[in-house]
Amino acid sequence: MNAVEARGVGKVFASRSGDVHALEGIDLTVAAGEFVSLIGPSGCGKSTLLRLIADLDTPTSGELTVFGKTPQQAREAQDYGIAFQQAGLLPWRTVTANVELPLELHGIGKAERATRAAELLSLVGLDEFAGHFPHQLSGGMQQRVAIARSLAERPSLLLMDEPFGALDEMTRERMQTELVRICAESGAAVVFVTHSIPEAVFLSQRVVVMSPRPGRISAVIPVNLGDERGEDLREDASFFAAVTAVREALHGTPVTARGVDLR
Ligand SMILES: Nc1ncnc2c1ncn2[C@@H]1O[C@H](COP(=O)(O)OP(=O)(O)OP(=O)(O)O)[C@@H](O)[C@H]1O
Repeated sequence: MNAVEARGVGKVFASRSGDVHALEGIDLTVAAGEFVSLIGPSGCGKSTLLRLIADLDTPTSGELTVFGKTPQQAREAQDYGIAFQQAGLLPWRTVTANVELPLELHGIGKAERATRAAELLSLVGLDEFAGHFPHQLSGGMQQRVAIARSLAERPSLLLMDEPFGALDEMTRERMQTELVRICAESGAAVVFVTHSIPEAVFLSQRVVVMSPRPGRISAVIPVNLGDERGEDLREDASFFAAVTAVREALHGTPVTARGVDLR
């Protein structure tokens, strides 16, 4: 069963100044356990596509299923977790209480919540901060709490919209490495929106390149870098080759043809 299947999905926003064709004819399949990134210029509809999958909005055309269900059914079945650019933690709740929130909302008992939260905090390397409040954590740590929270209900799909966008480069790379590990351990499929080509390449099995107005998929680049994605990979020729392939797809013309030396 595929995690996501989009067939001819379109989204038109009606506005006072006229219709905005945010997405048109989106065909995309994300397999169970697969990591797919969406990349493209600002306004090409990446967030809109993610929001449609998350049932935060509805398509105006086409068909969209999540594990064979409508996005609404998938949301009700808690098939996916969501993490956005802002960690969105509740400042008055401790780290543990933030991670437990979705479980609490779904009536999971106290003991089970505590066990699960401890397990997740260990997964994201924050066991020692369980009793801290969000303002006592760095931005990267807050993001890790948000990721732990998004995994609370063991979703088979994670929807992430620039979750590392606000982090410094070093923290960002560390978080990417951790996310690869967390995904391998949890087996979740991921749809990941980013503006960073190296980030998309490092994380993904496939990079979906989008073009704007209306947002369409212009290329899908398979990234064959294997499952072992350690820090060394960032300096590997295969990594640079994949970055170049995505960059060329994004710009629509081979970068080499424009005189840029990539060696
Ligand atoms: N609620 C809305 N009402 C009207 N237009 C909208 C709405 N949401 C998005 N849009 C428009 O749809 C288009 C796609 O927006 P979207 O946020 O999906 O792009 P994006 O690729 O995620 O951009 P960015 O990289 O800047 O975050 C844009 O032109 C945007 O102005």
